[in-house]
Amino acid sequence: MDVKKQYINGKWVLALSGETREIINPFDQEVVALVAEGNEKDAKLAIDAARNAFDQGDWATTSATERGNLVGVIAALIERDKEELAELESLDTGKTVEESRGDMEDIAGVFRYYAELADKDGGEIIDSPVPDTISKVVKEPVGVCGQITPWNYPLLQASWKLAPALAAGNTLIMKPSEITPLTTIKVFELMEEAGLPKGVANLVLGTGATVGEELSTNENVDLISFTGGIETGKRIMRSASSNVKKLALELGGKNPNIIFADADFDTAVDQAMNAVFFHAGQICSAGTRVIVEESIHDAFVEALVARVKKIHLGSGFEEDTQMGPLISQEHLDKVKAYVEDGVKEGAKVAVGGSRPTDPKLQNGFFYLPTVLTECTTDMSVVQHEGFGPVITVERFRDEKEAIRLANDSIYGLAGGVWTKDITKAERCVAKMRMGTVWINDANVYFPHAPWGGFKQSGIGRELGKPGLEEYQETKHVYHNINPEPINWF
Ligand SMILES: NC(=O)c1ccc[n+]([C@@H]2O[C@H](COP(=O)([O-])OP(=O)(O)OC[C@H]3O[C@@H](n4cnc5c(N)ncnc54)[C@H](O)[C@@H]3O)[C@@H](O)[C@H]2O)c1
Ligand SMILES: C[N+](C)(C)CC=O
Repeated sequence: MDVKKQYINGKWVLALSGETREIINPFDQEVVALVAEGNEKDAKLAIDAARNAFDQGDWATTSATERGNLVGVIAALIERDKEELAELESLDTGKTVEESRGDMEDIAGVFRYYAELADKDGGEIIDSPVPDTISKVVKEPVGVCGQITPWNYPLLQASWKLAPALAAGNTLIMKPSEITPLTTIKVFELMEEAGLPKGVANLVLGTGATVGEELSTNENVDLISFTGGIETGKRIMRSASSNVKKLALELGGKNPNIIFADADFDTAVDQAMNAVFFHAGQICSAGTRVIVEESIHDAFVEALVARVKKIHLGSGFEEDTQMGPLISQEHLDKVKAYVEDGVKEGAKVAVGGSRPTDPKLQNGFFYLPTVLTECTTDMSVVQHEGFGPVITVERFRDEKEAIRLANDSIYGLAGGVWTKDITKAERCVAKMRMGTVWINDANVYFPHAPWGGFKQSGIGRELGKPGLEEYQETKHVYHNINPEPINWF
């Protein structure tokens, strides 16, 4: 098997140490690729290349239109190779190819969006209060950006960082999750094919403890953009303080989904399932906390459980598969322990709560779609992000209680409200402390609207105009067109 390489200063290179890592398919643990395993030394080389490309190269001062055009070429190449990319993503993550195809459409859309946005903000003229002066505000790239991504949506999360950083004129070093690097490697091949100048975008493969730590501590990095778990995020925040790096953090969520009795019942049941069991619950914005109005609680649980029993588990490459495996044995062990803790605290397993018995699934990291009832906000299953196919169900008596329960969390990434009463929905939305709130829908995101968390779900926003602004510095230029001595001294 050929070793897939890192991309540093416009060259495909093995790790300096010569080390490699096996990438496995979580469906059957088959080795699907061998990749270079870089460490802090490779990261330092990549940072130097990005620093040099920013300080000495032309990229930062290339016109925004030209940068946007190049980002547009990358979008077109992703479109061209979307089927290959989708299959790679499913091999790497175990998600269904149908889901991966959807991701690739979204990813091409993100590159297209920032290609268009690149030259739309030419700055601003300020009406200066001082006579004979011109005051203007211009946007400039931040500089060298470290970008660290997770394993659950490997290329989607990478695209939210790559496209705006390039459109804004930065240089960058990306470190994908060490267990799911394949589609990111492929997109770096496409960026090379698109003609990105050498040193502008660098790819280093390896662990968080080596490559990730170097990116977050190295003083030649000006900005760190991280998507991943809350504990890693806190650690990066501390490391980034060494040179007061700009910081963007997209962290976890424990997302409430409030179901009022007047909601469209069948749609709410259907979407409450989709909001969690898509990608086996490994979604930051999964609506894992279902909070149901008392009067419909029992009927809702009964309908939910009946539907959940029918979810078909299998290989992401088989057409009838609705849910794939978890990402790894380590993650499977965490999900098992998370459910066991919930049961010890008094939650009842209404369905699932174990590994499937189907012999065909025994080599994969599968866990049954699970519904836990009789949950209360003080339980660890309700407070902690399990990141697996597990719904916890709580009940509420009135609107006030629903809001109180929904907000009772250190997280604030996303939430949902299901009701036909639009006034009530808007009242709830106004009080829900989350970066995204869906009314009568779940898990919707697109390039035009910002994404990010309140509270400990993160700092900053990706997507939309704010997603570009994360990668821009704002400079005020003040021009005195009639300079004269002040004669103060
Ligand atoms: N808010 C969002 O938009 C969003 C999107 C996707 C995933 N997530 C979150 O990501 C988490 C799951 O991803 P994960 O398990 O890969 O997270 P993780 O924090 O374990 O790892 C994320 C990335 O950080 C790297 N890393 C680990 N330790 C590091 C360190 N000390 N310094 C620098 N980098 C380090 C990893 O190698 C990986 O590339 C969940 O909490 C999920 O909610 C959030
Ligand atoms: C941000 N999103 C929803 C695409 C993936 C979260 O894990």
